[in-house]
Amino acid sequence: MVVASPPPLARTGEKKLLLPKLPTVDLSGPRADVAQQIVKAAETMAQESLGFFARPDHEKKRAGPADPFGYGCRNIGFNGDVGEVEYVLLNTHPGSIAQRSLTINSTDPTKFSSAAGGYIEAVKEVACEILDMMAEGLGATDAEAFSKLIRDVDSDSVLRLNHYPPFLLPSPSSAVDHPAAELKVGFGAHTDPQILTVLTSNDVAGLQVHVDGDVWVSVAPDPTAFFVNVGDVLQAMTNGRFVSVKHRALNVNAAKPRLSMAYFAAPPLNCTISPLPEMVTPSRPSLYRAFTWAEYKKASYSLRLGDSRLDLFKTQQQ
Ligand SMILES: O=C(O)CCC(=O)C(=O)O
Ligand SMILES: [Fe+2]
Repeated sequence: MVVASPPPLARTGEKKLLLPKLPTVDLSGPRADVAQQIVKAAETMAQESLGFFARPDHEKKRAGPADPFGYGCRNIGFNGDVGEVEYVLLNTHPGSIAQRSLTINSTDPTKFSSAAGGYIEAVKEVACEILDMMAEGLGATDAEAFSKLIRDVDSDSVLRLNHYPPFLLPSPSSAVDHPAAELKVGFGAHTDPQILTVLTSNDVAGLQVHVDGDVWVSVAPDPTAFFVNVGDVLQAMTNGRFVSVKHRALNVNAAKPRLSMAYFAAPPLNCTISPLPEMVTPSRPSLYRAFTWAEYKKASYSLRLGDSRLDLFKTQQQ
């Protein structure tokens, strides 16, 4: 059972804000009902996001600049990465959402904070369920070895809303199959640093994953599906049994903007990450040294989007 987060007041302390009652998603109910609730939460969030991105630039800028939280346009991170994308990065704590909503929807901030809060609760449960199944499949002694980090009140999980403006080619064929020169990169190639990413998008194509042989495979858009990425931290915790997936988002030839919503499930900042003991054997010694999530984030911020940060944390023997 997922319940609304208890504190009625924002935690950030800058202003006392009354937090809206969050819609809840009960994952213990009949499967079909649960699925409906999750879809509803995602649809409401998508509507609110599209509403924000449709506002004039000067209004959107009030929710920025991304520091890293808030509204950003074209600039991704702090090291010169750019793309044909505008986005909002949200800290998932209710207090932070309430505060940010004041600039995202100044006429009705609780509409945005309620949609975001409801969606975050729903998608967090989806992430935790998947992580518990992964832990079980890997034979981890602690079945909640991964999900407990996400459920921790201090989890550093974030939600990013990405909006890719429409891009029309002179000829109306699908740009996903066009030569590279005709494609615009929305979000350049990278792996997600956190534990797990749960991503949804509207019905516009753009997401691609990198597979062996240096091939990019397009992921067919499906607004009714979640796309799940293993993040760098999960790669470290599983001692490389799961590999974080390199992916990118292209702006394709579509009359419609693409919207994606990515929930990045992350541990608390002070959490020490190291391979689970069960993943380390004499024939498979530890590939990564222990590090804190704060250390890892700092390394990520100092590098370019496409750089391989996990390499910095490899053990000496390799
Ligand atoms: O828009 C997408 O489909 C992918 C976005 C992404 O990879 C990200 O936000 O990390
Ligand atoms: Fe990503």
